[in-house]
Amino acid sequence: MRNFLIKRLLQTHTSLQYAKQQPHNLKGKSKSSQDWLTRQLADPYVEKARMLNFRCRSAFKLLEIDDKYKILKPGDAVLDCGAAPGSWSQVAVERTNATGNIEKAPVGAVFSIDRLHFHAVPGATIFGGMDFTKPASQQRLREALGDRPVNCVLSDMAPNATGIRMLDQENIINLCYVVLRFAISMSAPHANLVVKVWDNGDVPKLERDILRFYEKVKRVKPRASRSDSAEHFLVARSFKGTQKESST
Ligand SMILES: C[S@@+](CC[C@H](N)C(=O)[O-])C[C@H]1O[C@@H](n2cnc3c(N)ncnc32)[C@H](O)[C@@H]1O
Repeated sequence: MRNFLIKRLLQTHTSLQYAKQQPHNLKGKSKSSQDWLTRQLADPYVEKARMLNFRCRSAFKLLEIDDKYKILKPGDAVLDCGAAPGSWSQVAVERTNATGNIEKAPVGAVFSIDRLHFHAVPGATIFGGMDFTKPASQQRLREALGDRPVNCVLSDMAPNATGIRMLDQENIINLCYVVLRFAISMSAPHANLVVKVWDNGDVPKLERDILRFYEKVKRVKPRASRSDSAEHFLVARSFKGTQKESST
Protein backbone atom coordinates (compact mmCIF):
# COMPACT_ATOMS: atom_id res chain seq x y z
CA MET A 1 0.00 0.00 0.00
CA ARG A 2 2.80 2.38 1.00
CA ASN A 3 4.67 1.69 -2.27
CA PHE A 4 1.48 2.33 -4.21
CA LEU A 5 0.96 5.66 -2.46
CA ILE A 6 4.58 6.68 -3.07
CA LYS A 7 4.16 5.88 -6.77
CA ARG A 8 0.96 7.94 -6.92
CA LEU A 9 2.70 10.81 -5.16
CA LEU A 10 5.56 10.84 -7.61
CA GLN A 11 3.08 10.87 -10.49
CA THR A 12 1.75 14.24 -9.37
CA HIS A 13 3.28 17.38 -10.81
CA THR A 14 5.07 18.06 -7.55
CA SER A 15 7.95 15.74 -8.29
CA LEU A 16 10.54 14.74 -5.76
CA GLN A 17 13.10 16.46 -7.96
CA TYR A 18 11.16 19.74 -7.77
CA ALA A 19 10.86 19.40 -4.03
CA LYS A 20 14.60 18.89 -3.75
CA GLN A 21 15.12 22.20 -5.53
CA GLN A 22 13.01 23.93 -2.90
CA PRO A 23 14.58 23.76 0.54
CA HIS A 24 11.58 24.70 2.65
CA ASN A 25 12.22 26.99 5.54
CA LEU A 26 11.41 24.50 8.23
CA LYS A 27 12.36 25.26 11.77
CA GLY A 28 15.09 22.75 12.56
CA LYS A 29 13.58 19.87 10.56
CA SER A 30 15.56 17.47 8.37
CA LYS A 31 15.12 18.10 4.66
CA SER A 32 15.94 14.59 3.47
CA SER A 33 13.96 12.98 0.66
CA GLN A 34 12.71 10.28 3.05
CA ASP A 35 11.33 12.86 5.46
CA TRP A 36 9.74 14.67 2.56
CA LEU A 37 7.99 11.50 1.35
CA THR A 38 6.79 10.59 4.82
CA ARG A 39 5.39 14.04 5.33
CA GLN A 40 3.71 14.12 1.92
CA LEU A 41 2.01 10.78 2.63
CA ALA A 42 0.57 12.08 5.89
CA ASP A 43 -0.62 15.39 4.43
CA PRO A 44 -4.33 15.59 3.50
CA TYR A 45 -3.72 18.63 1.25
CA VAL A 46 -1.38 16.58 -0.95
CA GLU A 47 -4.08 14.02 -1.74
CA LYS A 48 -6.71 16.76 -2.13
CA ALA A 49 -4.43 18.60 -4.60
CA ARG A 50 -3.99 15.41 -6.61
CA MET A 51 -7.73 14.77 -6.70
CA LEU A 52 -8.52 18.33 -7.82
CA ASN A 53 -5.68 18.34 -10.36
CA PHE A 54 -3.68 21.06 -8.67
CA ARG A 55 0.05 20.85 -9.27
CA CYS A 56 0.84 21.19 -5.60
CA ARG A 57 -0.77 21.67 -2.19
CA SER A 58 0.09 25.41 -2.20
CA ALA A 59 -3.10 25.94 -4.22
CA PHE A 60 -5.09 25.71 -0.98
CA LYS A 61 -3.18 28.62 0.56
CA LEU A 62 -4.27 30.95 -2.22
CA LEU A 63 -7.81 29.52 -2.33
CA GLU A 64 -8.14 30.20 1.39
CA ILE A 65 -6.73 33.72 1.07
CA ASP A 66 -9.03 34.51 -1.85
CA ASP A 67 -12.12 33.01 -0.18
CA LYS A 68 -11.55 35.31 2.78
CA TYR A 69 -10.19 38.50 1.20
CA LYS A 70 -11.69 38.37 -2.34
CA ILE A 71 -8.52 39.46 -4.09
CA LEU A 72 -9.29 37.80 -7.45
CA LYS A 73 -12.30 38.30 -9.68
CA PRO A 74 -13.31 37.55 -13.28
CA GLY A 75 -11.64 39.94 -15.71
CA ASP A 76 -8.62 40.65 -13.51
CA ALA A 77 -5.04 40.74 -14.78
CA VAL A 78 -2.84 38.83 -12.35
CA LEU A 79 0.93 38.56 -12.06
CA ASP A 80 2.12 35.40 -10.30
CA CYS A 81 5.77 35.68 -9.19
CA GLY A 82 7.55 32.46 -8.28
CA ALA A 83 4.82 30.49 -10.02
CA ALA A 84 6.38 27.03 -10.53
CA PRO A 85 5.10 24.37 -10.54
CA GLY A 86 1.93 26.36 -11.18
CA SER A 87 -0.83 25.74 -8.65
CA TRP A 88 -1.36 29.43 -7.77
CA SER A 89 -1.57 30.17 -11.48
CA GLN A 90 -4.18 27.41 -11.84
CA VAL A 91 -6.24 29.08 -9.09
CA ALA A 92 -5.73 32.53 -10.61
CA VAL A 93 -6.79 31.32 -14.07
CA GLU A 94 -9.96 29.81 -12.63
CA ARG A 95 -10.93 32.78 -10.45
CA THR A 96 -10.20 35.44 -13.10
CA ASN A 97 -11.92 33.46 -15.86
CA ALA A 98 -8.73 33.64 -17.91
CA THR A 99 -9.84 30.74 -20.11
CA GLY A 100 -13.27 32.31 -20.68
CA ASN A 101 -15.04 29.27 -19.19
CA ILE A 102 -17.54 31.38 -17.27
CA GLU A 103 -19.98 32.60 -19.90
CA LYS A 104 -20.88 36.30 -19.90
CA ALA A 105 -18.22 37.06 -17.27
CA PRO A 106 -15.22 39.25 -18.12
CA VAL A 107 -12.14 37.33 -19.21
CA GLY A 108 -8.99 37.78 -17.13
CA ALA A 109 -5.30 37.27 -17.85
CA VAL A 110 -2.60 35.57 -15.81
CA PHE A 111 1.15 36.14 -16.24
CA SER A 112 3.32 33.62 -14.44
CA ILE A 113 7.06 33.95 -13.92
CA ASP A 114 9.61 31.65 -12.29
CA ARG A 115 13.34 31.26 -12.52
CA LEU A 116 12.68 27.53 -13.12
CA HIS A 117 11.22 26.23 -16.33
CA PHE A 118 7.76 24.75 -15.80
CA HIS A 119 4.92 23.28 -17.80
CA ALA A 120 2.36 25.56 -19.42
CA VAL A 121 -0.72 26.34 -17.35
CA PRO A 122 -3.73 26.56 -19.69
CA GLY A 123 -4.98 30.15 -19.67
CA ALA A 124 -1.75 31.66 -18.32
CA THR A 125 1.19 33.25 -20.12
CA ILE A 126 4.32 31.59 -18.81
CA PHE A 127 7.74 33.16 -18.34
CA GLY A 128 9.89 30.19 -17.32
CA GLY A 129 13.61 30.31 -16.60
CA MET A 130 13.44 34.02 -15.72
CA ASP A 131 14.57 35.66 -12.51
CA PHE A 132 11.93 38.21 -11.48
CA THR A 133 14.52 40.45 -9.84
CA LYS A 134 16.34 41.05 -13.14
CA PRO A 135 15.41 44.26 -15.00
CA ALA A 136 15.28 42.31 -18.30
CA SER A 137 12.62 39.94 -16.87
CA GLN A 138 10.53 42.84 -15.63
CA GLN A 139 10.84 44.50 -19.02
CA ARG A 140 9.49 41.30 -20.66
CA LEU A 141 6.52 41.35 -18.28
CA ARG A 142 5.85 45.02 -19.01
CA GLU A 143 5.87 44.30 -22.75
CA ALA A 144 3.49 41.35 -22.27
CA LEU A 145 1.11 43.45 -20.17
CA GLY A 146 1.17 46.31 -22.66
CA ASP A 147 -1.27 48.97 -21.45
CA ARG A 148 -3.11 46.58 -19.19
CA PRO A 149 -2.69 47.49 -15.51
CA VAL A 150 -2.42 44.63 -13.03
CA ASN A 151 -5.28 43.98 -10.60
CA CYS A 152 -3.43 41.55 -8.38
CA VAL A 153 0.25 40.76 -7.83
CA LEU A 154 1.04 37.48 -6.09
CA SER A 155 4.42 36.40 -4.79
CA ASP A 156 5.01 32.97 -3.30
CA MET A 157 8.73 33.43 -4.04
CA ALA A 158 11.32 32.32 -1.56
CA PRO A 159 15.08 32.68 -1.97
CA ASN A 160 17.34 29.63 -1.85
CA ALA A 161 17.98 29.02 1.81
CA THR A 162 21.59 29.60 2.85
CA GLY A 163 21.02 28.08 6.28
CA ILE A 164 22.01 31.40 7.87
CA ARG A 165 18.72 32.55 9.34
CA MET A 166 19.41 36.28 9.34
CA LEU A 167 20.62 36.22 5.75
CA ASP A 168 17.64 34.16 4.56
CA GLN A 169 15.25 36.53 6.26
CA GLU A 170 16.93 39.54 4.72
CA ASN A 171 16.81 37.90 1.28
CA ILE A 172 13.08 37.19 1.40
CA ILE A 173 12.32 40.74 2.57
CA ASN A 174 14.44 42.09 -0.29
CA LEU A 175 12.43 39.96 -2.72
CA CYS A 176 9.23 41.41 -1.27
CA TYR A 177 10.49 44.95 -1.89
CA VAL A 178 11.30 44.08 -5.53
CA VAL A 179 7.73 42.79 -5.90
CA LEU A 180 6.27 45.82 -4.13
CA ARG A 181 8.19 48.22 -6.40
CA PHE A 182 6.96 46.42 -9.52
CA ALA A 183 3.39 46.28 -8.17
CA ILE A 184 3.41 50.02 -7.44
CA SER A 185 4.51 50.79 -10.99
CA MET A 186 2.07 48.42 -12.73
CA SER A 187 -1.07 48.24 -10.58
CA ALA A 188 -4.57 49.48 -11.33
CA PRO A 189 -6.38 51.53 -8.68
CA HIS A 190 -7.74 49.23 -5.92
CA ALA A 191 -5.42 46.39 -6.99
CA ASN A 192 -4.33 43.78 -4.45
CA LEU A 193 -0.98 42.30 -3.47
CA VAL A 194 0.07 39.10 -1.70
CA VAL A 195 3.69 38.47 -0.66
CA LYS A 196 5.20 35.59 1.25
CA VAL A 197 7.37 36.46 4.24
CA TRP A 198 9.13 34.51 6.95
CA ASP A 199 8.55 35.47 10.54
CA ASN A 200 11.19 38.01 11.43
CA GLY A 201 11.84 41.49 12.73
CA ASP A 202 11.71 43.23 9.36
CA VAL A 203 8.09 42.31 8.62
CA PRO A 204 6.52 45.24 10.55
CA LYS A 205 8.63 47.71 8.54
CA LEU A 206 7.58 46.03 5.30
CA GLU A 207 3.95 46.16 6.46
CA ARG A 208 4.28 49.88 7.18
CA ASP A 209 5.81 50.49 3.75
CA ILE A 210 3.04 48.51 2.04
CA LEU A 211 0.44 50.57 3.94
CA ARG A 212 1.78 53.73 2.31
CA PHE A 213 0.38 52.41 -0.97
CA TYR A 214 -2.51 50.10 -0.01
CA GLU A 215 -5.59 50.80 2.13
CA LYS A 216 -5.24 47.64 4.24
CA VAL A 217 -2.66 45.00 5.00
CA LYS A 218 -3.19 41.76 6.93
CA ARG A 219 -0.72 39.14 8.09
CA VAL A 220 -2.21 35.75 7.19
CA LYS A 221 -1.22 32.17 7.99
CA PRO A 222 -3.52 29.94 5.90
CA ARG A 223 -4.48 26.57 7.40
CA ALA A 224 -2.77 24.89 4.44
CA SER A 225 0.54 26.50 5.41
CA ARG A 226 2.44 23.97 7.49
CA SER A 227 2.55 24.85 11.17
CA ASP A 228 6.28 24.10 11.34
CA SER A 229 7.02 26.57 8.57
CA ALA A 230 7.87 30.17 9.37
CA GLU A 231 6.02 31.34 6.28
CA HIS A 232 3.03 33.59 6.32
CA PHE A 233 1.59 36.06 3.85
CA LEU A 234 0.97 39.77 3.78
CA VAL A 235 -2.32 40.42 2.02
CA ALA A 236 -2.59 44.06 0.92
CA ARG A 237 -5.83 45.38 -0.52
CA SER A 238 -6.95 48.37 -2.51
CA PHE A 239 -3.93 50.05 -4.10
CA LYS A 240 -4.10 53.80 -3.44
CA GLY A 241 -1.80 54.84 -6.25
CA THR A 242 1.29 56.95 -5.82
CA GLN A 243 -0.23 60.46 -5.97
CA LYS A 244 -0.82 60.89 -2.24
CA GLU A 245 2.63 59.46 -1.55
CA SER A 246 4.42 61.96 -3.81
CA SER A 247 2.47 64.96 -2.43
CA THR A 248 3.42 64.23 1.21
C1 LIG B 1 7.01 27.86 -3.07
S1 LIG B 1 7.44 27.89 -4.75
C2 LIG B 1 5.97 28.52 -5.52
C3 LIG B 1 4.82 27.56 -5.64
C4 LIG B 1 3.71 28.14 -6.47
N1 LIG B 1 3.07 29.26 -5.79
C5 LIG B 1 2.66 27.11 -6.78
O1 LIG B 1 1.59 27.18 -6.18
O2 LIG B 1 2.89 26.25 -7.62
C6 LIG B 1 8.52 29.28 -4.84
C7 LIG B 1 9.04 29.54 -6.22
O3 LIG B 1 9.69 30.80 -6.25
C8 LIG B 1 10.65 30.74 -7.26
N2 LIG B 1 11.57 31.88 -7.13
C9 LIG B 1 12.35 32.20 -6.09
N3 LIG B 1 13.07 33.30 -6.36
C10 LIG B 1 12.72 33.69 -7.60
C11 LIG B 1 13.12 34.77 -8.43
N4 LIG B 1 14.03 35.68 -8.04
N5 LIG B 1 12.55 34.89 -9.66
C12 LIG B 1 11.62 34.00 -10.06
N6 LIG B 1 11.22 32.94 -9.32
C13 LIG B 1 11.76 32.80 -8.09
C14 LIG B 1 11.31 29.39 -7.07
O4 LIG B 1 11.96 28.96 -8.23
C15 LIG B 1 10.08 28.53 -6.72
O5 LIG B 1 9.61 27.84 -7.83
